[in-house]
Parts: sequence; structure tokens; C-alpha cells
Amino acid sequence: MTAHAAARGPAPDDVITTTALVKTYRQGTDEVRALDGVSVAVHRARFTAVVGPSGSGKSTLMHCVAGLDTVTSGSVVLDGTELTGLSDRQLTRVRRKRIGFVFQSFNLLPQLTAYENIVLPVTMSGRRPDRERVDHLCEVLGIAHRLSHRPAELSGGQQQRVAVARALVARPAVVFADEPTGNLDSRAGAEVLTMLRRAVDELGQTVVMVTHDPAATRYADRVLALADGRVVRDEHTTPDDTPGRRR
Ligand SMILES: Nc1ncnc2c1ncn2[C@@H]1O[C@H](COP(=O)(O)OP(=O)(O)OP(=O)(O)O)[C@@H](O)[C@H]1O
Repeated sequence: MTAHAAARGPAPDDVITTTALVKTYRQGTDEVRALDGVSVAVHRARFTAVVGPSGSGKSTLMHCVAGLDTVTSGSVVLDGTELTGLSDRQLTRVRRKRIGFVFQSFNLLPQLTAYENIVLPVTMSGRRPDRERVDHLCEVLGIAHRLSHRPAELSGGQQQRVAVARALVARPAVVFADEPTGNLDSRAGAEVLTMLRRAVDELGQTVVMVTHDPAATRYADRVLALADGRVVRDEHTTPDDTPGRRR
């Protein structure tokens, strides 16, 4: 969907819609306009990469859309819920129920096994893990043989795949991946990107990834480029351009 069409409201297959999103920060006496009117819609079950130079607003956009930061003006609708105006408690609920996160630094709990890390979002909310779902995820992600290991006993790439499984386990509406390959060598990075791609193609997951890595964007269906807090490019790729993509 184009930025123009996004202004007309969310279509059924849009899992995120922002309209005229503005975020300003105060830096001393100056005001920084980190987002300067972003209207964009993200399609369900697609892999969207957000790129742009340092300071262009990528992290701010992700934080506002994921309910990690408040917006100055405009609207964010995530999976049918308007986030602006929600209390911290309501935002926490939205994040817990509808969003999975993958970070550059993996953020696994060192004292827990891979399996315990993966099911944490489920057990923390007082539910029992769906063993079939976990087994299927671990098979798709190639970590089924590593589940009893602690993070320190895993390679960086394996740790990040555990983090991807953790992000997917509760069937979130969106997975946000913030520089997921930033701490990995190119081979491990390619493996993790392939796993995110498979999460989209085989599990119907929606993935939004912030990245500096030009190679990473080749795995996405769409590349949104930001500059000075605005969307300056919005490119959709075809399946033939995308490595590891099902034809
Ligand atoms: N908490 C904050 N307080 C003040 N200014 C901020 C804050 N967070 C971000 N900014 C400013 O907002 C602008 C956008 O920052 P943002 O971190 O979103 O960019 P980015 O594209 O993610 O950069 P990078 O690639 O370096 O992570 C920058 O000018 C930054 O200095």
C-alpha cells in the first residue's frame, strides 16, 4: 500500500498503519523531529526491512509502532488497536500479547536452557507451552538438537535463532527485529535471515526488521528507507530477488 492509501485507513491485511506520525525529542533548547509525518501500512505475513542512515528515525519508528515509546502526534494502529492514548499498562499488554522482539544482542537469560528461553513468553503469562508448536518452530529454525543447552554453550547464530523462536512462540501479530544480524558474522547472519524468511513463508508471520546491513534487505519483500524522519523510498521486491524464498 502506498503512503497515500494508508491515510484512508487500515485495509484488512494491514497489521500496522501509521498516519501522519510525528515524534519530537527535546535536546537542550532544541527540538529534534525524529519522525516527521510518517504514513505507512505494513502488510500481514510479509517481511519489511526499514533502512536509512544513522539518525534517520528507524529506531524511533520501531519504538513508536511497537508501543515502546509515545508519539507526539498522529496515529498508530497495530493489529486493529489504536496505540496512541493507551496507558503504560495497556501498552505492556499489547506488547506481551501481540508483539515478538528480536534484538541485536540476543537478550537470552543465561541461566535458562534454550527451551526455557523459548517458552518464557508463554510461561510468564501463566500459560502452558504448546509443545507441538515449540517442536515445529525449533525444527523450522534448526535448533531442535540444542534445546537443553544454555546460551553460553551456543554459537551467536544459534543464540539468535533461539531468540527468533522465543519471538515467534506466542504467535504474535508482528515480530520486530532490531539489527538482528548486527552481532553475527555474515554466514550466521545469513542463517538468521533465512529463518526470519521461513517464519514469513512457512508460518505466515509478519516481520519488520530495522537494519544497516544492505545484504539483509535482500531477504525482505519490501524495503522502506527513511531519511530525516520521513519515508523517502518504498520498494517492493519480487520473489525471484529474495534468497531462500519459496517460489
Ligand atoms: N531519547 C532521545 N532523546 C533525544 N533525541 C533522540 C532520542 N532518541 C532519538 N533521538 C534523536 O532522534 C533522531 C532519530 O534517532 P533514531 O535513533 O530513531 O535514528 P536511527 O535511524 O535508528 O539511528 P541509528 O541507525 O544510529 O540507530 C536522531 O536525531 C536522534 O538523535
